[in-house]
Amino acid sequence: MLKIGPLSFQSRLLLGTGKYPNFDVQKKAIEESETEILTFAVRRMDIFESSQPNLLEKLDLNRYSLLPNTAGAKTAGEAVRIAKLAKASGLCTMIKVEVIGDFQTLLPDPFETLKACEILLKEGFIVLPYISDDVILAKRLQEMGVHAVMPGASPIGSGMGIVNPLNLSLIIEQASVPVIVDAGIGSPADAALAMEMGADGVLLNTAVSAAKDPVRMAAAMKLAIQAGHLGREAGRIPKKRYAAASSPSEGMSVIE
Ligand SMILES: CC(=O)[C@@H](O)[C@H](O)COP(=O)(O)O
Repeated sequence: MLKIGPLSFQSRLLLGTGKYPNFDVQKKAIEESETEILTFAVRRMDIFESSQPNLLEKLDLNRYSLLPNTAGAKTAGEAVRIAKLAKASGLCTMIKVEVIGDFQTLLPDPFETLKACEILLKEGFIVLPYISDDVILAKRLQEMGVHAVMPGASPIGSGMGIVNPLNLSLIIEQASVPVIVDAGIGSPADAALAMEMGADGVLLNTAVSAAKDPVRMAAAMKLAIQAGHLGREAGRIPKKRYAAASSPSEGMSVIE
């Protein structure tokens, strides 16, 4: 079970809803993934204009928990405004705080993210900040009371996978709230590795929506996350420098 604040989920895959070739593929991929949490950028939805195309229009929204994100915000103030808009439109219980500090790398601004989280926690939101793999920032946010931390594996949409496994493992080791690896996942192997390292969940979008076959990739990601989590719980063997025979020969007579 993935527990985020008062909410519990069977699936540990959080899926983005953008950049699919069309809404039918989006719907099939989401169903195949068996995700229970969908994320989307509030600024991409014309939430108060029903005549506009809606990114989520094909989906049965009763089946999912929604995790709107504040993408597009450059300051804490903008992020808070977007979060309040999402809440006012009935779109959210949780909010993914995304305050971008640089539009080439799309890396998050740690100072503005911290400020936005402080305000949104006081406003009663379930707060999930998207952060760089910064160990101390993750710690400060936890102390402040966020409900999960979401360190990036690598820049959004880059598909580079986990570029700093050391920092990610340090964040996981000291976590008192769920760690959801968010952004940069490129392949099922990346997602499985995040889970094997002890992450509680993975949020991804591009690796599925831009895959040659998004529906099959959604299935692959689901299985990879399950496998990684199961492997973590089963406990991997330690790595050794030298060989250790798989069939012990001790106590056996040698055939000449
Ligand atoms: C949809 C969403 O929230 C993205 O901003 C997220 O960070 C996913 O990143 P990838 O597209 O790299 O998976």
